[in-house]
Amino acid sequence: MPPKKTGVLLVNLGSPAEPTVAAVRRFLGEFLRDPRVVNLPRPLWWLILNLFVLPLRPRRSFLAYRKIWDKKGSPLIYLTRRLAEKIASALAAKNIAVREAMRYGEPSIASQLRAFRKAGVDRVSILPLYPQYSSTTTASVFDAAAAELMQWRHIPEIRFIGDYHRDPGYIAAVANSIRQYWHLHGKHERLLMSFHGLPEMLTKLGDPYFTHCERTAAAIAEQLSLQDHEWQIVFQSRFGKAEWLKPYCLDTLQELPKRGVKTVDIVCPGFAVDCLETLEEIAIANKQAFLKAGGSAYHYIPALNDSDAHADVLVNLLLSSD
Ligand SMILES: C=CC1=C(C)c2cc3[nH]c(cc4nc(cc5[nH]c(cc1n2)c(C)c5CCC(=O)O)C(CCC(=O)O)=C4C)c(C)c3C=C
Ligand SMILES: [Fe+2]
Ligand SMILES: [Fe+2]
Repeated sequence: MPPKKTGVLLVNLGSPAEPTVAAVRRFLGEFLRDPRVVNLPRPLWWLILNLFVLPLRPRRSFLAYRKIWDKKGSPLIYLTRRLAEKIASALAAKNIAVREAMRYGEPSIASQLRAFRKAGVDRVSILPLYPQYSSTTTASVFDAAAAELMQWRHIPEIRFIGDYHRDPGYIAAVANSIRQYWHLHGKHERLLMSFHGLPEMLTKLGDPYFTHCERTAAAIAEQLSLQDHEWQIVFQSRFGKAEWLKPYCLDTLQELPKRGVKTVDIVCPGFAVDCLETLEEIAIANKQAFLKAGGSAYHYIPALNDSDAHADVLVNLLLSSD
């Protein structure tokens, strides 16, 4: 028997193809039609999506995308690509092929699975770049891979990594990056650990995301030997009218100065690489809101991005067998 040939598929959320209203509308259309992302009854959601969300939101979102887009394109896409390239160099010696895919937009999960098939890969590890599992993100990656493989006669062996929020290497890498940031820029009164939000209802229905976020934040605080008053967890990027996980990031930032906390550091451990939600919402919009509410210093600590430390964490995760 010839040895198995392994491929690693790193999957991130995706971005529009370009920062224009039309491209953002196409991207949001694909994203928000996913029943994992919005769980309302289909006919009702179809009406809301087509009558209100898709005609209106892209006009606002594309301006936000313009602020973070650079010559290299969407940060989420090129940072994920560069991270994948680093992991590929590290795994080349073991004859493991590495590709990156986007759940929405390009390069798609289906196209990259087909590229593996063409290259003779018969064992695939799928690593969604979401440290904390959520049905809206992680499970949706699984759905997309399964939808493609349903059409294959000879499916590869599959390993699906559901989360890595408790991985000691990941926790240490985030804690080290905070420490290094403090070393260069000073430590401020409070560290906010901000995670992407989720409708609260999903937690009641069994989504473990909230627990995963709580555990991540507590483990990072412990590594940094922080006292309770020195840090807190918040949830950002609320979408729509339902109740989402609390405390809300923006509300917290607007209240802190009134309670005497005027300087903050903010880190987003749930985002493997920087993207619209960190670079625009956290580093620009929420900073303005905090300063307007009476804050005096606000420091965003970047994601692990394409750092060597991040590539090491994921290589170790991929090579571990449990
Ligand atoms: C119902 C809406 C949404 C849910 C649920 C949701 C969960 C969720 N999202 C991420 C990670 C990212 N989201 C990003 C952008 C983004 N998210 C939503 C909505 C929901 N997300 C929208 C509409 C958008 C697009 C921008 C906008 O119009 O506001 C991104 C950034 C993409 C980029 O191009 O940079 C990421 C990453 C997680 C981790 C998550 C649940 C845990
Ligand atoms: Fe999102
Ligand atoms: Fe947002």
